[in-house]
Amino acid sequence: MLIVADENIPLLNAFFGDIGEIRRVSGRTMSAIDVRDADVLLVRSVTRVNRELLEDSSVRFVGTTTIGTDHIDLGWLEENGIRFSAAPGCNANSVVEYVLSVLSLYAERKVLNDWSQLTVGIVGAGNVGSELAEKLDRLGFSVKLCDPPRAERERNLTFVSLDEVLACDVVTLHTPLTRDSAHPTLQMIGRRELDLLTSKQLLINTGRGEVIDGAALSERLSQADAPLVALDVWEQEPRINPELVGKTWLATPHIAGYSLEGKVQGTEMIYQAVSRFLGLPARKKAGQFLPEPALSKVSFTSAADEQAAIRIALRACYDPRQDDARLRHIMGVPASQERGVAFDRLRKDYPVRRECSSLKVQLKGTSKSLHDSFRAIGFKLKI
Ligand SMILES: NC(=O)c1ccc[n+]([C@@H]2O[C@H](COP(=O)([O-])OP(=O)(O)OC[C@H]3O[C@@H](n4cnc5c(N)ncnc54)[C@H](O)[C@@H]3O)[C@@H](O)[C@H]2O)c1
Ligand SMILES: O=C(O)[C@H](O)[C@H](O)COP(=O)(O)O
Repeated sequence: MLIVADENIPLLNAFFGDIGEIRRVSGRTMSAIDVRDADVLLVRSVTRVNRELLEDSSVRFVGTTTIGTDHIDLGWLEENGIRFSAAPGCNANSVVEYVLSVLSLYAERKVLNDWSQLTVGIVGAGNVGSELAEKLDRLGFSVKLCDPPRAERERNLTFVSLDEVLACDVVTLHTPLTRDSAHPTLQMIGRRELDLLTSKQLLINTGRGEVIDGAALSERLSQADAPLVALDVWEQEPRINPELVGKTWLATPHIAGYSLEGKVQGTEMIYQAVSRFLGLPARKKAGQFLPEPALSKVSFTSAADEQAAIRIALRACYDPRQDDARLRHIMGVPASQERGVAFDRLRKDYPVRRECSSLKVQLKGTSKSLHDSFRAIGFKLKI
């Protein structure tokens, strides 16, 4: 059994070492020659999986350790009897924590006494969008959801239109990239939608870069009343547009889902799918491979300001400004191809980032509302 895998998938040996021989290759440059004699192919989002890659191969199963599947020609795999599995939801919580951290920075920038004064509009209420909505709701935010496919399927009247969501203080995009669906998302946020936003609003995109029309966004961001934007995903990764980076408030190299928990869960989900495909038992669990976190405990006393305590704990786990600084730094590389290599390197050498559930928050004499807020975010409490 030969398993060809993107070298950036963590714990390949631990999960797949006793299933077959593993050949590690660069996901970005993976070619038909690399996969010709493989039985199983494991990829991340940077490999285009299509006829060109697989036509002359012996691959019978393809797994992607990601949520997104826009890099896979699902129709061609089905027509050719190749089994496929993605890892839905694997890094959803990581993306949610990214957005919460961005919100905490935005509230601070706006000098708000209470971050939950912000209204938040979520486009795409799947695993990420609905987990975010649930946490924000528990934290006291007012949330609006736009998801036409779900609204139609579920005949649910609580979903609102895209324009209604675009009137919220913060608009955050969590849709897949689709071209041929009933509600395609390719360039869903174009000139018209960007014109509806004002300098009093923040637009966050952690879905896929192509969901926003990049040229229209760049033009809009040159205008005086432009919204702030926080972008994690970009058109034409890894060769992203440095001019657009320069116009953003926060810019990160497609790492919203890069918590260690998220990545390892992605590997575990595909390990389970491969095991099912091969009729093997699947006893290994992501949790058994997670190391002790570098920071394990923070304490707050009755003197703590509630909003500050939440900010401190959230950013102790994840502060997007560090990723922003790293991305801006490589935008100084003059040649586009080398900048692309540097973008991929930022992602390959990403520092270990742990989720809030890895941090124990000790609270002494603090209010019940602070306990509830910490719980809502996902911290472990010690009272
Ligand atoms: N930046 C990152 O690191 C990162 C990490 C994980 C996922 N993602 C991206 O986020 C996307 C969403 O993740 P998820 O786990 O929530 O996926 P999901 O499939 O669970 O949910 C997507 C939701 O979007 C909705 N949707 C589809 N078309 C829409 C449209 N035109 N308007 C509004 N809603 C629409 C769907 O009905 C669905 O409910 C993924 O497809 C992936 O591209 C990015
Ligand atoms: O779709 C996803 O799961 C995310 O976009 C994922 O974090 C992408 O990471 P990559 O596969 O590019 O390393």
